Amino acid sequence: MLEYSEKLREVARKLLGGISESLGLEESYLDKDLELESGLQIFVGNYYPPCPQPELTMGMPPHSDHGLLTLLIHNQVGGLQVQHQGKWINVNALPNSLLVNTGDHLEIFSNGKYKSNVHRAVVNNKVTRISVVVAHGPSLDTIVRPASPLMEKENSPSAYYIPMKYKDYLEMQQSNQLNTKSCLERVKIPRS
Ligand SMILES: O=C(O)CCC(=O)C(=O)O
Ligand SMILES: [Fe+2]
Repeated sequence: MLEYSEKLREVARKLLGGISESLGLEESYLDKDLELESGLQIFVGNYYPPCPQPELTMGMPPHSDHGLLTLLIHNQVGGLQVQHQGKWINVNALPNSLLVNTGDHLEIFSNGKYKSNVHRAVVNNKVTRISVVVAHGPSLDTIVRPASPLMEKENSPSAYYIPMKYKDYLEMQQSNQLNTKSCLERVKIPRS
């Protein structure tokens, strides 16, 4: 478990280095700014038993994840769906692969360039589905805000998200029902 979490943290930090570069920043900028060395990892195990009437229920309602990147593995039973252009797309993971979801704090940090993706889990009437989900965020006391060099670069000083401590965002999310991007909406500043 410890080894798995350490390896996953390495993968997440590597991917976030590439994302940092894709935003025109130094590879290490995001890592340093959001203190990923002591970043929070949250493990969630989801167990979805077969359901006699799967069309009447939902394994997990539509939501976006908190944090930067969520890495997910499952037992090769379909069920995860991602919202794309208003439609639900089945995610059929290849064996031995990690699924990566972008989280709300990546959207905030990138000032909206990366969007956190909305996803849900549906159930079926035949087999049990299991997923193991590890969310990767900054350290708990980090205040997440749009990266300042991004705004300077674009000559547009508008930040579209209110700065907030990661810990406070987590508390807000945990005290509400999962509902698409309703938490992120609360820290969004409308574009004029
Ligand atoms: O079980 C899944 O595939 C999705 C789970 C999920 O989205 C979550 O735990 O945040
Ligand atoms: Fe999720």
